[in-house]
Amino acid sequence: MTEHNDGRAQARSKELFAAACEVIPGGVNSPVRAFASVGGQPPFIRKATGCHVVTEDGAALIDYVGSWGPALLGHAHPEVVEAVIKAARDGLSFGAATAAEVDFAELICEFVPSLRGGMVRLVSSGTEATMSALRLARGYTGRNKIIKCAGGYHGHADMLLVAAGSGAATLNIPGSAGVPPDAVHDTLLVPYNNAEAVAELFAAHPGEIAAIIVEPVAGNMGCIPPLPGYLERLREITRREGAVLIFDEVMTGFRVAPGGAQERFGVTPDLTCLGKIVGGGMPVGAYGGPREIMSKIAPLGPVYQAGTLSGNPLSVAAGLETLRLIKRDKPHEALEAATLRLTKGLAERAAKHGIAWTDVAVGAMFGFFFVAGEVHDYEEAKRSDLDRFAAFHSEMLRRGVYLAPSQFEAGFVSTAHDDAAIEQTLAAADGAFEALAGAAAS
Ligand SMILES: Cc1ncc(COP(=O)(O)O)c(C=O)c1O
Ligand SMILES: NCC(=O)CCC(=O)O
Repeated sequence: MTEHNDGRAQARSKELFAAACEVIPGGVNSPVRAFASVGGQPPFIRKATGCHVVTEDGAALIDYVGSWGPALLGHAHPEVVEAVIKAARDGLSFGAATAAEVDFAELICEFVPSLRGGMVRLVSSGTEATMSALRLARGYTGRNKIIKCAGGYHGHADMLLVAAGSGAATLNIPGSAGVPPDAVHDTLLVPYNNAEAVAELFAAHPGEIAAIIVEPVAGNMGCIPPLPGYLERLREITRREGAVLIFDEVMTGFRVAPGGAQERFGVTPDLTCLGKIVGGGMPVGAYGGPREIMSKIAPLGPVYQAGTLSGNPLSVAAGLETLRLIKRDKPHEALEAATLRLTKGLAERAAKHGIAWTDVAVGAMFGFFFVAGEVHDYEEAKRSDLDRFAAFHSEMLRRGVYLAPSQFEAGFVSTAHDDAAIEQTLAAADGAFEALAGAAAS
């Protein structure tokens, strides 16, 4: 078993972290990577293959972070790597149209129900996808106000850094400094899983709300599934009010089903935002919808959106190969079975050690809270015992399992997580829960 947190074993990561802190704010290039809420310090990753990340200290950790979602097919999938190498030989970037991006756009539109017969625009991150989709929704409707959920995270555009989940929740900066009040003046908030709160906002601001943006399965306040009827009700309300329903499927796209949450739950939004898996580990985001709305984007229409590296050939090669492999291998049934084996096994072991626990699995996405009973929104997620989460996180890491270092994140299973990896994870959890129960008793 990998004793990652053994002082000696972390020596190189410690050295690197000290050096990183001198030249990179907080030593990390994205705040979620810091171990701010779980204590300790981040392991530095040398390489990753399959379901493992290998640290600079030589530990091979079973990875449920999956690069924060993209690694559905496991790390360094040989066919994806080969596609990128082949593309690289032909040039790294042209800033011009390519044949591969047409194939890619066609395949994305084939996968995602709301894009069938519609159009998709490639960008370079999930942040760009949501930011652009909201600009488009505002341009299309001629309205300014938008609705988001408390604890929802849609990237770091100014207007969306209000009650933001993920790292903003972890670090307790849900409304960021540096965002002018005017930038968020038109951002309205509702609790997740509460469609009536949405209806009330439309009643209070008739004809003013351009769009609601929602993670159809919340993944940035921990993992919280939609209550039955919630997404359907959002669809009804937005249709009635002439507003744009935006599903932020940056995390759920290609993960909770091949066609994302909209396929899984049978609710079709107007606009869909994609990221993470769509790039197969390379920087890609995308947003799309029906021709009528998408034709408002420049150069067809008046809504401006651009990008030097949009449709970058290496990114397109990785994304295209990833989607082709999903289409060829149809991994979602097996992914879901593996995810359920994991969450059921965790629940059994938590119960065995008398630990209050609730878990969620949707497709290949999962989460857990240290609280008894279901969690429906961000306020309820915050009731989880965060000290216990921190202790569990470091006990698991010590036993060779790498989980996202925050209660307000989701976990990701890949096709590379085989029975042995899941069993090893459950054995680690047994030990971790035992340590937690022992600490509580003493
Ligand atoms: C649901 C959701 N939307 C948007 C984003 C932003 O994507 P990116 O980090 O690629 O900018 C993320 C994750 O970061 C996300 O989980
Ligand atoms: N769930 C939150 C993210 O995926 C964020 C990743 C990052 O900003 O590094």
